[in-house]
Amino acid sequence: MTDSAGIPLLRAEGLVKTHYGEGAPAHAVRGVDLSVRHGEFVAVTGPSGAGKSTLLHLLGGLQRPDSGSLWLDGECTDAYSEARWAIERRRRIGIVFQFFNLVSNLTVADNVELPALLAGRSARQARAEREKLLGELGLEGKARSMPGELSGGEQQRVALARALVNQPRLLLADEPAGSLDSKGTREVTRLLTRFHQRGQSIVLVTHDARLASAADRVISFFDGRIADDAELGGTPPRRTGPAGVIALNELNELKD
Ligand SMILES: Nc1ncnc2c1ncn2[C@@H]1O[C@H](COP(=O)(O)OP(=O)(O)OP(=O)(O)O)[C@@H](O)[C@H]1O
Repeated sequence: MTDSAGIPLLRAEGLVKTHYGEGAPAHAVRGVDLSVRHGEFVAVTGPSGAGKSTLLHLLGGLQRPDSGSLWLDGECTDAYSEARWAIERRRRIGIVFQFFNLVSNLTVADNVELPALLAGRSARQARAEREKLLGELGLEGKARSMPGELSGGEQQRVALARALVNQPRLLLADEPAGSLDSKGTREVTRLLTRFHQRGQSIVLVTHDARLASAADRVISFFDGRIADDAELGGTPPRRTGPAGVIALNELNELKD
């Protein structure tokens, strides 16, 4: 699905990113072209070090590409300043990470309301949206708790509420079940599926085959490039991708 003008939600062309650290440069993203439609749920899978997180960070403006261009809703982001990216993330992009990144000295309610207030919503609007989301996520009784008092699964649900409080057009999720047990993983899978069914566009990075199977399109990332890009749901041809790339037929079998 695209919007009425047929413009994809996200379009990347020729994205390249190299990290320069202590050792040899890491060529994390080596030239990625990608388009994500409105309402799509895309999973990016691949072996450790393939560059998946770097790609997600580029898509959310958390890191800048060395070259290439990125469009959000048809608008080129290449000239965005850091401040402009921060505003766009508040308004249009929600992000969840593996380790939740909640503010430890704020209550659950304040963690969820904060991005809404920063985006200029009134206290009343922020509270209403927070109450709605915490209710949907089964956390209504936890509003006054501190993050440290919650289980990992609960903290990730708070992080999801925080990411969705401004009703972003795009949700980016980087290994959202990476630090959870199998129950927590099932919970995150169920919630992402539910939000997607309501129209939420999602780009998810995951190692977890069950979580990836909730998506309707799976991109296999290998050595900084897209090795495979396929819709789930039909009966795809058996593929023999590079080592560590989840087989698409396996993902289809996991799908409900
Ligand atoms: N800030 C950084 N500084 C230096 N090198 C980095 C940095 N971030 C990532 N890298 C390197 O870039 C490459 C890709 O890393 P990235 O985290 O994007 O891969 P990944 O596929 O998400 O891996 P994983 O599944 O293990 O999280 C790796 O070689 C990594 O060591």
